[in-house]
Formats: sequence, structure tokens, C-alpha cells
Amino acid sequence: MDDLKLHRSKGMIISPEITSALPYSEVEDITKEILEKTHFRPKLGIICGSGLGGLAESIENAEVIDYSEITGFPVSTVPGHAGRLVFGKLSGKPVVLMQGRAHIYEGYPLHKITLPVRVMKLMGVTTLIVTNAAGGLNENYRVGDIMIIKDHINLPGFSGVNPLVGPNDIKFGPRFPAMSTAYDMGLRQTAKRIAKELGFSDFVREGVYVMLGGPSFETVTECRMLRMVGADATGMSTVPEVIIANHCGIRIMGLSLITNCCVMEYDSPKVANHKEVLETGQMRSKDLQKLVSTMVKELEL
Ligand SMILES: O=P(O)(O)O[C@@H]1C[C@H](O)[C@@H](CO)O1
Ligand SMILES: Nc1nc2[nH]cnc2c(=O)[nH]1
Repeated sequence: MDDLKLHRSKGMIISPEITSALPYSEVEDITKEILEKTHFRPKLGIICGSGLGGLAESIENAEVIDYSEITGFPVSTVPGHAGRLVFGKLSGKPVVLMQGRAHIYEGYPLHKITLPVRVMKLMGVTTLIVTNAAGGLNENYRVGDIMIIKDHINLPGFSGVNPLVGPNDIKFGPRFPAMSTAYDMGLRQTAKRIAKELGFSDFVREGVYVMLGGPSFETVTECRMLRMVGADATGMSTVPEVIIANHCGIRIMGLSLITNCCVMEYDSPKVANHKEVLETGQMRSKDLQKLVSTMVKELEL
């Protein structure tokens, strides 16, 4: 008996939120709908964070589909997120790139935010590079640093906000997936070596990303607390996508661009703002493209 039937047979009340998570067959239909519009069959997926959509510039022979044209896809509502699915070749390899993502604070449920990752899985994607803009909590970080994510803290998950809440379909993955190895060690080592070879060592770091729901930026005390528990950078995305990707066996690399330094001192006149986030994305755009495209050249997919 599948999980959903089991829930019903026990007389459990399933909230509309939970039942509206798409069943496997509908994710298959959406995948088919997309693949009919492109001849590319990507094994690599890339998700671009705020202001990082410039990664699409490195893609050759691009074929573009707007999220609004795809059944069930969340439409991006935030500046810096174009809301387009871009197929093409990066360093000679077929890829699918999400130019922008959806966030909890836009009002989308987690299963909708993460639907594109399940679609990627059914397309044949085996490796995912996920990027975001984040505030630096680590006192040694500078604006413009690139942080290779080695682990995350799913803060919304502490109160049960997790994209895997609800009946589990074993066709996607297990009921209780491990997350301690979510950020692939081999990919992180390759990224660090390539950063060194490109002369990027001064601004490439490795650290822990913490997700909050947003859209408000953190208070000073929240930043201090997050730093105390071991986070190096804070943001409003990525973790749900990583949980869903890891659940279905996709290999993951995460990159955070440190777009601003979190305000750690009371009464500081500095404040976080989305304009600075987008400007830093612009400033580091070429270096990020170089790091990602060089990595992709080496990847065995
Ligand atoms: O999509 P990401 O996580 O890169 O976007 C970050 C978090 C907020 O959406 C926004 C704040 O400036 O940037
Ligand atoms: N939560 C959070 N998200 C960000 N995205 C970019 N900068 C920040 C930040 O300082 N905090």
C-alpha cells in the first residue's frame, strides 16, 4: 500500500497543503511536456540564485522556456530571478539551468518550490549545482567571497517545515533520507582545486549555510545566534531544493555568493538590502561563471 492510501486507510486527515504535492505520474507528465520542447537531454542541473542568472550567458545553443509556460512551475516574482528554464551546452555538456527560483516568502508551498528538482531527476539529471546569494556571518568573510557549501542548517525544518512532509513516494526516495552527506565531498574537493588553479583562493571559502524563511533580513541578535551555532552564511533558499535532490539521489554542489556582510553590531548604521545583493552578483558574475564552467568541463556525469 502506498503512503497516501495508508494515510487515508488510517483515517488520517491530510491537509490540502500535503495532498497537493504532485504524485509521481504528474511529475512524469510535466517532464514529458518540457522534453517535447527541447532536444537536449541534460544530466547536469544548475539553479541560479538572486542576481546570478548571468550563468546562463555561458550556455551555448540556448533553448529557453518561461516558467509561466510550464504546468505546475512556480513563477518567480523577485527582481534578479528571470524565471526561465534554459537548455543548452556548457563546456560541451548538455545542461538545464534555472534562471531564478521561488522562495517560501513569495507564498509558495515547499512542494511547488522544489517541483523543478523532481522534474530534473525524471529528465535524467544526476548532478545539481545550486547557487544563492547570502549574507556573510563569518567575521573573516568579505563581500564578493564565494562559499562552497559543506553543510546546511534547515532552520524552518526545526518547526516541521520540510519539503518531504506528507506521504512519501518511495519512487522518489526513502521516508527518512540521511542529510549528513548531502554536499558531495568529491565535488567540493574538485571545486577547491579548480579555485586554486584559477587563482581564486583569496575569495573562495568553504562553510555552512543556514536557511531562514525571509523576507525580512536578520536582526543583530539573530545573526549573532546563527554564528554561535556554526553558520557561516545566511539566506532564504537552497535547503529545500537540496533536501529534495538528495532524497532522490542527485549529487549536489552548493555555492553561496556572499553579497553582504551581516550586521553583527547593535546600533550600526549598516543595513542589508536587496539592491546590494544584486550589485554584488553583477560584480562577481564572471568569476562565478568561470568557476562553474571549468568544473563542468571536468565533471563525469
Ligand atoms: O534565491 P537566493 O537565495 O539567491 O536569494 C537571496 C535570498 C532572497 O531571496 C534575496 C535577498 O536579497 O536574495
Ligand atoms: N537571510 C538573508 N538572505 C540573504 N540573501 C542575501 N543576503 C542575505 C542576508 O543577509 N540574509
